[in-house]
Amino acid sequence: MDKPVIVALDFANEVECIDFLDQFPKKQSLFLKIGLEMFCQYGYPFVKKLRERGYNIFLDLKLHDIPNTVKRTCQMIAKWDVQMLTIHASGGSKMIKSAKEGLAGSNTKLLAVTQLTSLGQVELTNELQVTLRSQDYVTRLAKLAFTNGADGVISSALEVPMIKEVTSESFLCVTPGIRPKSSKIGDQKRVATPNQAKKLGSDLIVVGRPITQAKDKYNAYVKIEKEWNK
Ligand SMILES: O=c1ccn([C@@H]2O[C@H](COP(=O)(O)O)[C@@H](O)[C@H]2O)c(=O)[nH]1
Repeated sequence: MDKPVIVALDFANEVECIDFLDQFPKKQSLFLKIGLEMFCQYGYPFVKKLRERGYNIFLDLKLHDIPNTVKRTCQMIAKWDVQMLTIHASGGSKMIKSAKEGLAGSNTKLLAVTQLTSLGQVELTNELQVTLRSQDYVTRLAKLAFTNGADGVISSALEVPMIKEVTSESFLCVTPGIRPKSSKIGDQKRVATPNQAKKLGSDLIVVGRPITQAKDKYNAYVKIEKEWNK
């Protein structure tokens, strides 16, 4: 069976977003990522609306707070019937465990963001003063997420083989920073094409602007989905 491409719904408002979704055939099953831009404007009613339309939802809130706050927030989100939720792995072991406890009883997969795909080695070293090589930093955070109960991580596709090696083959690697050959890279740093992501073993890819800002958005989606599944 074909693996879905998760589409990042980063739009200025709901009208633009619904107009985008209406460009897909009615029967098309879609996996959609709701991020901070839409969630901060429309909150849970928007999530509910998209679930009621039958879409699978990846709620990308990248929670990062003290364990008690994260746990209580996850307890609320657990009732929303979303497929995936993000936290930051750098919140530490207790925060990751608390997030997982908060989601107990739900089917929501917990994914921990390792190093944002918009950060390269230069930012890691010069701005964050992290002395590790980027790939070591990513695998360290992935291990932390794995040992504390997360279901998977968010990383660049480039790091997937290393992550699977230090965790488990079944530990989910969901990878944004996907750019087909002709696309603009924009603010992303650690990027891969859909085909590279497939070869590197990504479980799911996340694609935003190469689809949402394309002239023919449905066609852009279909092309990426084909490259990802070929
Ligand atoms: O490390 C990360 C974590 C999350 N994202 C999110 O994925 C999409 C990517 O959108 P593009 O337009 O394809 O760049 C976006 O919503 C980010 O918030 C990420 O890029 N990197």
